[in-house]
Amino acid sequence: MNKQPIGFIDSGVGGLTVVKEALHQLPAESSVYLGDQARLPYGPRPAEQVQAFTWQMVNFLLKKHIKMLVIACNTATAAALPLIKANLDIPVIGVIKPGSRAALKATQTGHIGIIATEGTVKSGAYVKALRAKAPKIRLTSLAAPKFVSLVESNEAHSPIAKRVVADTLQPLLHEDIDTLILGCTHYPILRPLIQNVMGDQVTLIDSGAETVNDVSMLLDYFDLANNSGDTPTHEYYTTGAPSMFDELGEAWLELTAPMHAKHVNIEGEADHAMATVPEAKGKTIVVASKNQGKIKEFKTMFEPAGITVKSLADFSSVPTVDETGTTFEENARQKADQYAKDLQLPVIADDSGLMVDALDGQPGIRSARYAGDGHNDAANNAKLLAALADVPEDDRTATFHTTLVLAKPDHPEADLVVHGDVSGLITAIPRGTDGFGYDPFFFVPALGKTMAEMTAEEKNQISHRGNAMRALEDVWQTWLEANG
Ligand SMILES: O=P(O)(O)OP(=O)(O)OP(=O)(O)OC[C@H]1O[C@@H](n2cnc3c(O)ncnc32)[C@H](O)[C@@H]1O
Ligand SMILES: [Mg+2]
Repeated sequence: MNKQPIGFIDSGVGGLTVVKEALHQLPAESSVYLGDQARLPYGPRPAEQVQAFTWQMVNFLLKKHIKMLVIACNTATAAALPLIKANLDIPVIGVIKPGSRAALKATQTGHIGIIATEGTVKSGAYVKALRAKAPKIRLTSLAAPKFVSLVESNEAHSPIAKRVVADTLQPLLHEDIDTLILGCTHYPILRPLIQNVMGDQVTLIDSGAETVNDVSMLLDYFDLANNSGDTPTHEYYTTGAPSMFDELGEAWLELTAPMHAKHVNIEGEADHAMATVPEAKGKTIVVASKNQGKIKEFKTMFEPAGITVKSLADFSSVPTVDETGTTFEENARQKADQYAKDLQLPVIADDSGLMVDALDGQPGIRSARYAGDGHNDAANNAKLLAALADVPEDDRTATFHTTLVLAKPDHPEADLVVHGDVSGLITAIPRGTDGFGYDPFFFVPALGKTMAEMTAEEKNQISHRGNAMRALEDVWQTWLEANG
């Protein structure tokens, strides 16, 4: 439980579109908002300058003792999110990944449009985030630089706005996009105009609103939600004119009480990291396994982020935890919680298994000991082949599943739990020499290879464990830094 406010920063009033959603989804939370109206727009500025301005905003809000930071500005997220995340010991959330996720969920045709400021478009941040998840997705980006000033000058409902929106979006009308990301938190204020031009068949994605889902999830993960029952407070600051901020903000948030935004000057704030957490670098995480194949895969994922990966092989005296659960999650939790307690280190445990449709989901959680105790890959594979001997090729469908649990010492309630799957076919003849376990028999039609014929990178792109890791992608680093 934590009663401190959540901090929101933006170049102007646009970030209030995120606050609006937060007031709706998280009514018990207090907030502090800072809009840098004196220096907007951020869109045309060089990335280094956006970083410096963003740090000034962040350093101002840190003095308000925020428990979490939302960079409610796409341009600042694109330019500064990784930098700020790496230097703060509170969770930091940007708007680009949540927006990208929602767009991928919404699209049917696989063609997504992105409108954003020049800075965001130039950074390629959306393209990168979307392609990381869906490499083949079709994307069309368009800079809409005039939209921010329309909103900031309170022209969003004027005939000029209607014309500018129609003119700007013209190039998108010849594309067959079915989903359009509003890649700037100012744009939802123009939503009716944008929808009108694009037509009802196009789904508009409000990245800011999507971000609040992540905020809500992280409050739970880190046990930071305010359940004190106290009335929440909301403070608004602007580097520009408070009267203008109030006028726009009160209308947008549909407030009945005055907003009373305060003017601040943040130019004296440091334009670089103040609250560094050097110990965040060089963190250690223990993989709760002795399976060298698995350990190698986790190393590929964590080491590039500067994390030292150890495994049970490095702690020979730690007692073995038996897997006595009836589900993948129970087993993974048992291992993660117990080893984290014994080793007093953060631990990642996974439980994986192969579920073959023709065998009613067997061997499932018994995959490691399918052929009896002893964890012998060759014996397990031999038994699998025998069991499937009479099953025709097309009916040998199977799913590989992983449940991953990240645990910190003595806090099982804060475990991060995610799942990942991959579908494939069990071949009759083993192929390939890489990978481990059932890999030589697990054929992935999309790549035309068994998992043992893939490079580590290829396997990670499609595998059950890779997919589970991607579900952790936005949160594990912050989690580790906050709790490790
Ligand atoms: O010490 P732990 O981590 O429990 O190691 P384990 O080998 O028992 O691991 P699991 O219970 O998670 O795995 C069940 C079985 O599935 C196999 N397996 C797990 N991940 C695999 C992968 O990515 N590719 C092929 N086989 C895999 C593994 O070899 C086991 O035989
Ligand atoms: Mg096991």
